[in-house]
Amino acid sequence: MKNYSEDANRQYHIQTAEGEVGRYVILPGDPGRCEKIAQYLDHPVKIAENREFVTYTGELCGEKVSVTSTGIGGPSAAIAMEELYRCGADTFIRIGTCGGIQPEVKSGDVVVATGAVRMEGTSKEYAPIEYPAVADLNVINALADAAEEMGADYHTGVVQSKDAFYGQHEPEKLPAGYELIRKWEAWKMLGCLASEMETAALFIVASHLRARAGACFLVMANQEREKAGLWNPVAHDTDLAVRVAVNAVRRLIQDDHRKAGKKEHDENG
Ligand SMILES: O=P(O)(O)O[C@H]1O[C@H](CO)[C@@H](O)[C@H]1O
Ligand SMILES: O=c1cc[nH]c(=O)[nH]1
Repeated sequence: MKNYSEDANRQYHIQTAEGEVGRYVILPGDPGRCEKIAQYLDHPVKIAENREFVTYTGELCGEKVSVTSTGIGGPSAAIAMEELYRCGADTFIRIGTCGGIQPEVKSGDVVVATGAVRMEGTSKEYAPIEYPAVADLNVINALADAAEEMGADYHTGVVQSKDAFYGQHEPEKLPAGYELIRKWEAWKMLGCLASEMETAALFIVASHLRARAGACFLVMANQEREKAGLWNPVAHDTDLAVRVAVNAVRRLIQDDHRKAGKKEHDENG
């Protein structure tokens, strides 16, 4: 594929080169979260910064692991995943914030996505809408086991990915809000846990690339609990969800090492 970058070795948007990123990548939305996440890696180094894409690379369990911010929304998240994949990455964990939908999904809880509602535009340019946006089973298990081990109040299930943040929070003010309101009621009835903006695109791009992807979130608040007059403070500290993601990457690396060792053992008799 044509590379539009001034430096032909670097990816056009994220400005990383092959060899600079790990096979495993943690994907926050917010560039400001990258340095904090990188501090959980051994020997973290800032590799690149361009637009909303900031990349650090370090190590976990002796394997190269990177952190790259995706910015807000499917278009930039898909670009980050595509370009990281071209640099050698194949395992991705998004760590983001979300708003709870079900009443039991409370501020400060962690949500692990098993799948995502494709109510955004990017994934539709990759796959017909009938194709589901699902996480990789090993990544889901690693995230759930990590959340369990860390004593987090966590939930596993489907999240909703949308394009308009204010369409979630103030649909009654938007000309096409009637459709958003009716669909929100459907997601609620279907047991959708939370709302955010990048996961469906990431899961669909990962399916296309045959890469592994998963996602976990800090629940910031829950507008349904607010409406019902229930306890609903706003949580801002993403540290627990970040540590769940880092712990999950460690588990995936250890699992991959085990499988590689077994394969070598089987091949050598
Ligand atoms: O916390 P991050 O990863 O940015 O994720 C959530 O926060 C942003 C909206 O405020 C959207 O990107 C949404 O998906
Ligand atoms: O309510 C929320 C919180 C974070 N991100 C969203 O998209 N919605």
